[in-house]
Amino acid sequence: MSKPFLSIERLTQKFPDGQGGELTVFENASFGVEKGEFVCILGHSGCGKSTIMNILAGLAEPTSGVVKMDGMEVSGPSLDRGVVFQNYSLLPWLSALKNVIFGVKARHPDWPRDKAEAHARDFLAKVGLEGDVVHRKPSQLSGGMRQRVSIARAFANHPKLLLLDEPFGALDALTRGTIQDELLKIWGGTEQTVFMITHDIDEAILLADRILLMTNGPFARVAESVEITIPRPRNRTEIVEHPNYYAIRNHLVHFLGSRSKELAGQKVDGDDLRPDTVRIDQAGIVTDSPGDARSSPRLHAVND
Ligand SMILES: Nc1ncnc2c1ncn2[C@@H]1O[C@H](COP(=O)(O)OP(=O)(O)OP(=O)(O)O)[C@@H](O)[C@H]1O
Repeated sequence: MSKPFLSIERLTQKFPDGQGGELTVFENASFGVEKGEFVCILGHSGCGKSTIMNILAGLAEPTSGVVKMDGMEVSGPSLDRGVVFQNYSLLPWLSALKNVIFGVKARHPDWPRDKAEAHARDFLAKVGLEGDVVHRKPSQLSGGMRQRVSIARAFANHPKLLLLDEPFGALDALTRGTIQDELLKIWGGTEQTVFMITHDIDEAILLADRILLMTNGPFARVAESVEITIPRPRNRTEIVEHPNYYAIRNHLVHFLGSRSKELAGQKVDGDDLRPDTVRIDQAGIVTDSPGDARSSPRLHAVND
């Protein structure tokens, strides 16, 4: 079988626990992401999502294990991997437009200024920011607008991998909905690979091709990879009518509500722990365990 575009192999992260001991956040976690896929990761606070994200971004080194993108080992940050954090991380002294141009120029230093500006304006327009507003500095923009600028900046750079760490966490529901739609539109047009942390189940179902479910830590695991068997284009009001929607949603709620805790802290033996693939459609639930040496958790039937 050919390797996926992004390959996370036997990742282990340990931290000092502050009391002279050691905290194992996760051990031997392995999973892959295909090119062009939109993958969300769900799990309770503290299970290790941001740690995984930081390692994927090249901002942190794991205790052991490797991440490969396009067959090359990830080490250190790169323009091939764009990151959008919850706190926007815009340069406060530059206008929205200049923030995006700054990123474009970093990626394409040879582009003349007018080409970089036209490109930046194009991506700002894609997230609904046009006209005078693009000349405002971050402090003169609303939270939702700032987040749009961050997303425009990330997509304008065409990173091979876009890493989104709860990018809509601070937004009100209405703005969040609008930006989710915009994100889907841009992603649909660029075929970029997206890996996103969210705490919002409905957001994950709307956006993702697959949802990775993490158990609680320590010794957290990416226990399941749930396929979102709802065709695209998706739209937030119609998606709930799809016959698979509530079956998938119930499965996720059940995992986060009880199974993530039942499985918490269980040290599972194996040097390459891969998630079970879960496919839910009208016909029911099909699980495909990776067939390694460990015992796989049994799935509970949901949504009779
Ligand atoms: N630099 C560090 N030193 C020590 N412990 C750390 C460090 N970074 C993270 N941890 C611990 O590792 C665990 C995982 O943290 P992480 O931030 O990855 O969780 P998370 O799933 O992203 O949580 P949240 O959803 O709350 O952001 C936590 O127990 C945290 O306290």
